[in-house]
Amino acid sequence: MMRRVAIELKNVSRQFISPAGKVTLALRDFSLTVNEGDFCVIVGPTGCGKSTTLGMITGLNPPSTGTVEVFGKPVTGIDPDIGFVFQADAVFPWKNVLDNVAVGPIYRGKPAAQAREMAAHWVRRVGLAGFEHHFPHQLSGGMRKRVALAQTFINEPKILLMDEPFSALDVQTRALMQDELLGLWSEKKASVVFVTHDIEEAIALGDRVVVLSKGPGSVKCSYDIGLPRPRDVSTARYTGEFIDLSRKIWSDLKDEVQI
Ligand SMILES: Nc1ncnc2c1ncn2[C@@H]1O[C@H](COP(=O)(O)OP(=O)(O)OP(=O)(O)O)[C@@H](O)[C@H]1O
Repeated sequence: MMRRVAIELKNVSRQFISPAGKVTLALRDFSLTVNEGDFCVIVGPTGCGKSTTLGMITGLNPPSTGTVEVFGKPVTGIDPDIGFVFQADAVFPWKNVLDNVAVGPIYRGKPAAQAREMAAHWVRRVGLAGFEHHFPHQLSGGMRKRVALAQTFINEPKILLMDEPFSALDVQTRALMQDELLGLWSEKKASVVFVTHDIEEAIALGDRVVVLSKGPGSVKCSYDIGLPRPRDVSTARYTGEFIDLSRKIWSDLKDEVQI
């Protein structure tokens, strides 16, 4: 069966003009197609336009030329079917865990009691049972990330955009969160675009890893990741296929950062 195209960027470019009039071309002739239910990971050298790409899919940052479509429609503004998780936690410091997770449904018009019931389910789902009444400053970094995941998944986004969400975590916590993310994702299979600098994270998570060239970014190459699912991140990384992919992507990126 042919799957629908979830996200399509066609021949996109994006330039920024500073107040002093300096022009930066962030992306040039950039094209990317993400099918429905696919987990697409973008890696690339610093400043190559990865975050800019996500901004274009959200509609916050329109392209200078080219087209961006989500489920066949041009992106015109913020779409409630799109969820985001960024590096910085988007939790409200003055709300407890339960109220932080209930924010999405309340914003979408659910009555408070129902929203809190849904939130209680998601708090348990991400392993935070017992912490409902804790405030963000009373949690570890990994626990705050769990709150962020619950906050996002409670809205059942069809599209999920993630910009280095786990890069501030220590290695063990990061691996745990990668497994948690894959577990959550596998239930509904949102179409994901995940940006990271971590090549092993890219291979462990993705159906596809897209490597960008240095800025102005465009697609340098793309790898289909055939590792079986469900994946256990900590064991997948010792397979020959994983190590082989990792070596290839490292060498692609090395070419891009050499001066
Ligand atoms: N609002 C803006 N105004 C001016 N220049 C910008 C703006 N946003 C991004 N840029 C420039 O566009 C280029 C791409 O930035 P972007 O943040 O997309 O890169 P990135 O690949 O996500 O980088 P990193 O890996 O370091 O996070 C950079 O040269 C950046 O300085």
